[in-house]
Amino acid sequence: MSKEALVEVKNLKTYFYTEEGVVKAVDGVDYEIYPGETLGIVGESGCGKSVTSLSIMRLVESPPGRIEAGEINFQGKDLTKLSEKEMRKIRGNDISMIFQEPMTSLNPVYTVGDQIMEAIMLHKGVDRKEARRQAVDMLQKVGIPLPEQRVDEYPHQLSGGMRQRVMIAMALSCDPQLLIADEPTTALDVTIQAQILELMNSLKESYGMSIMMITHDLGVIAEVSDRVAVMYAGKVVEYTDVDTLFEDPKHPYTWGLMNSIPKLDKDVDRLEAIPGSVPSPLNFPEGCKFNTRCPLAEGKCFDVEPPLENATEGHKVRCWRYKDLEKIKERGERIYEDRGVLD
Ligand SMILES: Nc1ncnc2c1ncn2[C@@H]1O[C@H](COP(=O)(O)OP(=O)(O)OP(=O)(O)O)[C@@H](O)[C@H]1O
Repeated sequence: MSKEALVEVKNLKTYFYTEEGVVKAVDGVDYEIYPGETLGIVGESGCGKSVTSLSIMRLVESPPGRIEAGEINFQGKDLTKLSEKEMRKIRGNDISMIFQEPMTSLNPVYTVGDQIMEAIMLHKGVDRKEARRQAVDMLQKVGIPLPEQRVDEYPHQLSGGMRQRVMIAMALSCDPQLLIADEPTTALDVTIQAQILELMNSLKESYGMSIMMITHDLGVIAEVSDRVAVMYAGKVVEYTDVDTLFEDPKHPYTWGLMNSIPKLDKDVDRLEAIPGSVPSPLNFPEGCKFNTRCPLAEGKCFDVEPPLENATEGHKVRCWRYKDLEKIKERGERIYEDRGVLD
């Protein structure tokens, strides 16, 4: 991409210092988010997706956590170097965040209108009357029916999907340039999930903002992402545009994630399963961090960590053996154990 990045994360390391030892939650992450795009961040639980986003917001609980190394460049500033006062201006103004469970972010004792109005008054400096008008307008934009009425309701009076729409309205009320969405649809049923993703896609178009979508769900990634960073054990292991990722996954981990879910559009009737689980960030293995689960791991994979390198222009992969995986794919073979036949 030739445009200048809105966010550039370089060799970011965020560690937690616990009684058990040093948790290397994010251990050298690199990616960029361009204006107007959605970058999907995908990986199993514990890969460091959320800690990466909390690091961008500088919301890592300290102690025990701290940004150990790296840069987060945003609009010519390195966010890792800003004071808390400077960060407060950026949070909620330039960068907003929505989470999986809106009830934890919405205050149950205030109406949704009050909460959106507070955000608007804080960030735009308008009076209550104008803030209320804008709050109703925002509720309408995020697809809440009868917004004039709903604005005076309390969070518990709304469904889960509606509450997530309110969170999106609050997050967008200050026209952020970046919206970080951490598993925003995980708690919702599939039809509501699809509606929320569709809403986010259309708002991205109309607001021209960038979105960082964090999820463990490849279906969500396919639905909303322009480009994708696949994370494993605190690092990005594959990074490319969404179509290329699904057509030509080059990392054995990405390949495993894709072949462990059913595909409706492909004539595949058997699923594969990645054995084992993500290694503890207290004690990563030597060499490639995926070597404890990778059927292709051999020699060098156990000694030297592979770099994130260009396999083709714009398609990066962190694997010593991705070329061998290509040959295996060409032969139509599997690399993981068969998980069984689909019904
Ligand atoms: N405050 C903390 N103290 C100690 N360890 C932490 C803390 N927060 C996160 N971690 C650890 O950092 C690692 C990465 O966590 P993170 O929440 O980023 O993973 P994730 O990929 O977002 O997974 P999930 O989808 O389950 O949230 C995990 O092993 C987690 O236990």
